[in-house]
Amino acid sequence: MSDTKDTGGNSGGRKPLTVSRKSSGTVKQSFSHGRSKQVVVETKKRRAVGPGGSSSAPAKDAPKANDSLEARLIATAKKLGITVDELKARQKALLERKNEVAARAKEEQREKEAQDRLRSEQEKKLQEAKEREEAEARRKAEEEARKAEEAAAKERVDRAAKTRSKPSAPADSPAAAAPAVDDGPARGGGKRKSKDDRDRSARETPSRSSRGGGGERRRGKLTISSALGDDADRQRSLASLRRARERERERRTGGGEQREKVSVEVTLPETITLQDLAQRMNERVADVVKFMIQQGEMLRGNDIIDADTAELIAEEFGHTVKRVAESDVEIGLEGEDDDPKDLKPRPPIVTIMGHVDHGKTSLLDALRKTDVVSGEAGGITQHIGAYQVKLKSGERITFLDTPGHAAFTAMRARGATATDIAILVVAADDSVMPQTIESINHAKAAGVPIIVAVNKTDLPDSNADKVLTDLLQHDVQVESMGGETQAVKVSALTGQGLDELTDAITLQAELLELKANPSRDADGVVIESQLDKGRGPVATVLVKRGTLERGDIVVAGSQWGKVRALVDERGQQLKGAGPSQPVEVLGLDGAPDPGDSFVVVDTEARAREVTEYRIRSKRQVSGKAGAAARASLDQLLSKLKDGSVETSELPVVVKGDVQGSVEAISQSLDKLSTEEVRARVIHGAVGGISESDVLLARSSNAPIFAFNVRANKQARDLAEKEGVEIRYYSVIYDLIDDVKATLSGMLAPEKRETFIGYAEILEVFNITKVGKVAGCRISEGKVLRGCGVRLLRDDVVIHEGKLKTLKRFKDEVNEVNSGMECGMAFERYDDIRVGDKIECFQVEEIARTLD
Ligand SMILES: Nc1nc2c(ncn2[C@@H]2O[C@H](COP(=O)(O)OP(=O)(O)OP(=O)(O)O)[C@@H](O)[C@H]2O)c(=O)[nH]1
Repeated sequence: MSDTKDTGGNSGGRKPLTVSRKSSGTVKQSFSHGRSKQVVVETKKRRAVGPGGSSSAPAKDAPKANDSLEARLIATAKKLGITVDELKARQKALLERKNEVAARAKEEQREKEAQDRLRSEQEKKLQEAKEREEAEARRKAEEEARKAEEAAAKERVDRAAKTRSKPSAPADSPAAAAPAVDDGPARGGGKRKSKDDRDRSARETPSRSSRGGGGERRRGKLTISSALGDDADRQRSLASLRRARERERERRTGGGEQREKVSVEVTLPETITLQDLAQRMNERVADVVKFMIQQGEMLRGNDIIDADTAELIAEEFGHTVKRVAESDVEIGLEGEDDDPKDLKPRPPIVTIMGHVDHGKTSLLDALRKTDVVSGEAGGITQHIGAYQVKLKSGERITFLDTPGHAAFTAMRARGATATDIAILVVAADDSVMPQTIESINHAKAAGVPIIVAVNKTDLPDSNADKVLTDLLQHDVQVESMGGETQAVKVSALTGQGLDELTDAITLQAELLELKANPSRDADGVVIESQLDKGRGPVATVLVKRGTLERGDIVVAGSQWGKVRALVDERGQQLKGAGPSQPVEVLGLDGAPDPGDSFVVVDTEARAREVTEYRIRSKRQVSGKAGAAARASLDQLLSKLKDGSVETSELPVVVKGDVQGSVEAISQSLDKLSTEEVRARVIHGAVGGISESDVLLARSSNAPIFAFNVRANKQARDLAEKEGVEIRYYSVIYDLIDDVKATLSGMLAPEKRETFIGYAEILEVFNITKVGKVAGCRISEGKVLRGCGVRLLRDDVVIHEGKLKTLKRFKDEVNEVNSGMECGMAFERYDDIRVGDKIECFQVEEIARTLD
C-alpha cells in the first residue's frame, strides 16, 4: 500500500533539514477513492561512541561488519529454517534473559549479604541491649549503695555527661559508633531501586565505611532532639555503664582476689560503726552499706551495729573475726617491755613505815635535810607526796612522803607497787608495837625488803638491842643477829646515823639492781592528787619507766590530759621527769585517785577511749554494787546483817585534833580487835580532813572518823561524790562504841539448836509430783512447819535437812502436837522407811557482841 523511496541522493522534493546521521525517504500511502499521500520517513542513526571518537569512523566500518554479520545471520537462519529477522529477535531475547539472570543473581547475592549483615547487626544490638540492661541494673544497685558518696558520684556523672555531650565523644565510643556503621547496608537497601543505583552502590562498596563515617559524624552531632531524646540518655548511660562495668571488673578481679588473699582477722568490740567495721575489714564503706541494703537494713556508715551483726558481715566478706571485750581497750596501754640493754640504773623509791609516833615524819624531815641540792636551789619547799634527795655521793633516793603502811597498802590494793625499799622505823624507847608488826607483814606481803631504822636512840631510856631482839619474834633477823636485814641506829631529832641509813638504802638498791629505760614513753603511779584552786587538778606522779615530758598526753586512772607543766618538790618547772622522779603534773581534766597508774599515750583519741571506758565501768560498778561499794558504816552493817558481805576487818581513817587523841583512838580500836574481827586504822593523823584522806578512805572502803576536826569543802564534796562516810565525834567513847557495834555486826552470829519433838514413821506414801511422804505420829513434843529435821534409822542419823511439808488431812499446817498424826516430807530427800524416826529441831541465831 505504500512504497518507501530512499531520498538520500535525491536533491529534489521536500527534503527536511537535517544535521547528520539521518537517512530519509518517502512512503506513498494509498487511501480509498484513489487518494494517496506521500509521507517523508526519517531514520536517525545511533551515534556509536568509540575510542576513535569520530562518528564517521564506525559509519565507514559498519557496512563491512554488518555485511559479514548479516551473512552469518543469513547462514544461521537458513540452517534453522527461519528468517533472519526472526533469528535476530530470538538472539535479542536470549541476550536480554541472560542479562536479566545475571542481574538477578547479583541482586540476590547482595540481598543475602545485606540480610546477613542485618541479622548479625541485630544480634549484636540485642547482645548490647542485654549487656546494657545488666550493666544498668548493676549501676542502679551500685548507685543506690553509694548513697553516702552520692554527691561526689553525681558530680562525676554530670561532669562525664557534659564531656560526652561534645560532638567528638560518640565517635570515641565504640558502642555508639557500631550502630552507625551497621546502619549503612540498611540505608543502602532503602535506596536499592534502580540498576544504576545498585551499580553505584556496588562501585562504592569499598568507600561505604567512609559514608558510614559520615553517618557516624552526623550521629555524633548533638541536636536538641538527640540531647533530649532517649538516644542521648542511652549514650550517656552507656559510657558511664562502661566505666561502672570496668570498676566492677576491677573490683571483682583485683579487689576480690585481694580479699581472698588478705583475709584479715577483724577485731570486733561489743559495738562498732559500719564505717569502722569496713575500715577494719579493708573494705569500702559503700560495699558494706550495699550489703546491708541487700539484707533489708537501711544503714549508713556511722550507724552502730552490735558485734553479732558485725561478725555476720565480716564473715560474708570472707574475713575471720576476733571478738573482744570492751575492757580490751586497755590492752597494750602500758607498752612493750624494755630491751635489757636500754635499761639504766634508777634511784630507789623508799617508803617509811612504823608504829604511830615512832618518828616516821621526823625521820622523813631529817632525811629531806640531807639533800645536798637544798643549798643550791632553795631546797625542798613543797610537800608533793614524795621527794628526791641527792646524796653527797651523787646518788639519789626518792622518799614517799606519806608514811605508814596504810598508804602503802592502799596503793598496793590498786595494783601499784611504787615502793622498792621499806624503812621500818622502830622507836628505841618503845620497841616493837602492833603497827610495827603490821608494817612488817605488809612489807613482806609485797615482797619489799626492809631496812630497820631504830629511832630515838638519843633518848636516855632507848634500848636498841631490845628492838632488834623483839624483831626476831616477827621474823625480822638483822645482820648483827645473823640475818640479812640491815639495821641502823638513828635519831631523827639529832640527825645521828642518817648517813648510815642512806648508805644502807643505796646498798640495798644496788642489791636490787633497780633499772629502767629512760628513753621511752613514761608510765608510773599517781601518789597524790588534789584540786588546786589556782592550778586546777594537780596530781603527783612517780615515774617508773621512761621520761614524762611537757606536752605528753597522759591517762591517769579515769582522767586524762595534756601535760601543761611539770613541777618538782622544789617548786621548779621541769621539761621532763625520768624514772623514780616524783613530779606534780598539771593539765589533767580531773584529779586521779592515789594509786592509779598513769601512762603516756599517742593520741588524744586513745586517751579519751580509755578514760571513757574506765568512767563507764566505774559507773557500772557503782550502779551494780551501789552502796556496797561505798564506805558507810550503816551500809556495811546492813550488808553484814543480810549476809551479803563477809568481812573480818574494818578499815578506818582517823583524823584528830592532836596526836594524843589520834593515838588514843587508834589504840582503843586496836584493843577492840579480836581473833575474828578487828578495826584497822589505815590512816590516823592530826589535822582536818583533806581530799587525800577521802581518796584514801575511798580506795580502802573505809569510813573516816573525825575527832574534833572537820573536813574542808573540797573533801566534803569529794566524800559525797565518792560515798565516803565521815563521822564526827567529840567524845572518844562514842566513837569506840560505834566501831564496837560495827565489829559486833561483823561477828558471825551464834547458832543455838533447840529440840522440839520426835515423830515415828508409820507408813510411806508415794505421791506423784510430791515424792515420798511419811505418814507419822508425833511421839514427843511437837513438829513445826519448816523446822530442821534429822532422820534416824536404828538411832543412827542418816539425813539432816529441812521439812518440806507438814500436813494434816491434806491441809498444810503450822504445827502438829504430840499424839497426833501427820504427813511429812523432806526437802531434797526421799529415802524414808517405815519404822524410821524423825527428830525435829529449831536453830536460833544469836547475835554476838564484843563484850
Ligand atoms: N627524842 C627524839 N624524839 C623524836 C625522834 N623522832 C621523833 N621524835 C618525836 O616523836 C614524836 C612523834 O614523831 P613523829 O615523827 O610525828 O612520829 P610518826 O611516826 O610520824 O607519828 P604518826 O605520824 O602519828 O604516825 C614527835 O614528838 C617527835 O618530836 C628522835 O629521834 N628523838
